[in-house]
Amino acid sequence: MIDPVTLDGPPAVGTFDQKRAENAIRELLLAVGEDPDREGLLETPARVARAYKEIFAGLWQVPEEVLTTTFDLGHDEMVLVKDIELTSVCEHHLVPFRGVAHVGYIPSTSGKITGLSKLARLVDVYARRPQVQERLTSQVADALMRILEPRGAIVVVECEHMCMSMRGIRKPGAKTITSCVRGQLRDPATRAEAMSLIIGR
Ligand SMILES: Nc1nc2c(ncn2[C@@H]2O[C@H](COP(=O)(O)OP(=O)(O)OP(=O)(O)O)[C@@H](O)[C@H]2O)c(=O)[nH]1
Ligand SMILES: [Zn+2]
Repeated sequence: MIDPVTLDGPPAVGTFDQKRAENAIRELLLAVGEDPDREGLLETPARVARAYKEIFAGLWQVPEEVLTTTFDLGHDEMVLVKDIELTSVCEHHLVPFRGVAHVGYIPSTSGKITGLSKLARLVDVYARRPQVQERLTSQVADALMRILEPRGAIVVVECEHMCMSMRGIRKPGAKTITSCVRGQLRDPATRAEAMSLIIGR
């Protein structure tokens, strides 16, 4: 069962409850003063429920299943995939935040590496959940460390939060940057090398 505090762990028990989600959307439409029985909104609760099923699909995925393909290539220098596009949902307002993630690691001395696309899949597992950007960033780094057992990992996430642009303070364009470094990437010189690769566009 997914730990409600860390939002991590094996897949949640149970499945997405389509009917319950539909009822909730219908209630929401009523609450904002709309008429869910008018023609244009008739299919909306079912549509929105299906959309949420997709948007929160990460709740039923585990990173161990994503990082299954590993190779022992003997490459023990830094591997970095940058500008991985991501869209997540802020758990405070349930509106999107989107941007990019940069994910890097220094393989174990045996050179155990994973497929490059798997790093992007790992980001998606955690992005497709109700999130805060800080937790998303550290969950990706911690999953990498746990599964690949590299000597170090770095994750940098840059996102614009719709809860800061379409409502509230209304500051479109403001970007939030979070980073998480583990293991040997905490070493200032190694960290600086990774950051220069990330920043040097
Ligand atoms: N640290 C962090 N804060 C976030 C994230 N997403 C949204 N927030 C913030 O969560 C806070 C929630 O603040 P509250 O005062 O409880 O809610 P609110 O009254 O809607 O706040 P405003 O957004 O300032 O109108 C806001 O400051 C958001 O900007 C995130 O990923 N990380
Ligand atoms: Zn928010």
